[in-house]
Amino acid sequence: MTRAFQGSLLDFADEPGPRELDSVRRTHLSDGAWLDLRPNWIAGADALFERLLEIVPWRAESRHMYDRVVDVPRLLSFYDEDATLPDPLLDEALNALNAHYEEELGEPFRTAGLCLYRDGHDSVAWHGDKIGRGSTEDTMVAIISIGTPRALLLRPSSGGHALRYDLGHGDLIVMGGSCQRTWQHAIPKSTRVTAPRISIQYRPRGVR
Ligand SMILES: O=C(O)CCC(=O)C(=O)O
Ligand SMILES: [Fe+2]
Repeated sequence: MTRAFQGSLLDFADEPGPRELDSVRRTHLSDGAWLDLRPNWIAGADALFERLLEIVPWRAESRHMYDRVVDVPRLLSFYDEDATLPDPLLDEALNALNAHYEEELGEPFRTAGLCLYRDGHDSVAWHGDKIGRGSTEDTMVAIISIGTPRALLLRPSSGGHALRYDLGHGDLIVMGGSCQRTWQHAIPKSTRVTAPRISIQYRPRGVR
């Protein structure tokens, strides 16, 4: 499929699992949107990446974007709230996110969407996660990025400059407040990226 992701030499330093969330840094965007960033959240991300690449039933899919159904150039696997997650570390991360965010969110994260970007040809176009309640209500989407670093771009839906966040191996980013309806995000194609990335997105019930 693709050239292997070159893991980190320091990856064996800690017990595998999510690290603390005390050091999360929040950035307030316009219109009531915000972003939390916690670089290097996941210990044992190399091994997790290899396991997910292997175990997850990756599928090509289409999704509604704007008013059309478009092919999404990446592979997906969606775990609904009753599904068993493909790796216990993903349950640990979900529990840690809920311990930290549930009170503010008013409900738990329940679903996990996994995406595999095989290389820089894979991407996701500008969108908000607005299938469901994200189109009308404040919510949160928490994303763990593992494997090859990729840029996540964000721009206000009403127009304006894009912000760029380079998501590295094991990083956590949480989009919150009105972010899904007042801002858009994208993972752009990149000619420089030749190895895969996996993203794990946790969302509450009814947000897609
Ligand atoms: O790959 C990512 O980090 C973003 C994925 C995304 O925005 C989505 O699937 O809705
Ligand atoms: Fe999204």
